[in-house]
Amino acid sequence: MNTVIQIHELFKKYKGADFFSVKELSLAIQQQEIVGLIGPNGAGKTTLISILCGLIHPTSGTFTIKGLTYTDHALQIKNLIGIVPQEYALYPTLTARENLTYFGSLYGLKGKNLKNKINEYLTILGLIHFADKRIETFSGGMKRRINLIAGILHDPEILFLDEPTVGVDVQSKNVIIDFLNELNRKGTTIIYTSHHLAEAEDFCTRIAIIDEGRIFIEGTPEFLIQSVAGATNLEEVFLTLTGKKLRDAL
Ligand SMILES: Nc1ncnc2c1ncn2[C@@H]1O[C@H](COP(=O)(O)OP(=O)(O)OP(=O)(O)O)[C@@H](O)[C@H]1O
Repeated sequence: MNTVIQIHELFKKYKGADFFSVKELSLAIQQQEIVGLIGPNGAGKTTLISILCGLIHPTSGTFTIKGLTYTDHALQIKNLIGIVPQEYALYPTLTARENLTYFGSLYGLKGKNLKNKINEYLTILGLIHFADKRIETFSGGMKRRINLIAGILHDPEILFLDEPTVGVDVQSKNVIIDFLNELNRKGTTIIYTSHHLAEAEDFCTRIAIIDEGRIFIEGTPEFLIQSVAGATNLEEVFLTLTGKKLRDAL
């Protein structure tokens, strides 16, 4: 097996906080896996992804991406990974094409190569006819798809997605998931967070259920369902393990 991400006893406490958002978290992710990080609000999923993407520092613990650390190889890692954040990272008054040209240029892409890639992805994701319209005129589902393209123009080997299908209709969701499956089939390792448990059950090759910063259990969706007596789907596993009370994170 080819380990692409190795996490060892990661802890994160935000400045001024009196609790850890990530606690003693260890996990190994293999090439071409689709790993779902599933957990209630405030469980620590975004914090974990932000650490792995080099956006924030862990308080303690170590991790490597393809054997590399940010301390020594930040630039190489930047080229290996793609990030699709929860919040739209798009400029509303620019067109879809202008936004994507800007994001591509951040990775050193330019000219015909960049233009062709933008056209290819806009076509696959059903947006080519909206290429020259301003983002502010787009629906939520269209913005999510542009946000996704912005994160993958440089063909990352490892893709991090924070709730890529939140707030979109079923058509946009299906287009996004089909597209991600195709990227994965070609070799991309995917780490994603979601609150759609049925989607995660179908989409992920492995799932880690996270609560209060810790991994409760991880394994294939089938393994998780078999591990909890009486559970027939991931939602039942999730509710059994994380409880049914509301979680409101600040
Ligand atoms: N910048 C920050 N400063 C202080 N505390 C933070 C910060 N970001 C997150 N937290 C806290 O860390 C904990 C984990 O938050 P995080 O956003 O990682 O959870 P999450 O699992 O992604 O939640 P959600 O499903 O709601 O997106 C929460 O208690 C949150 O309030």
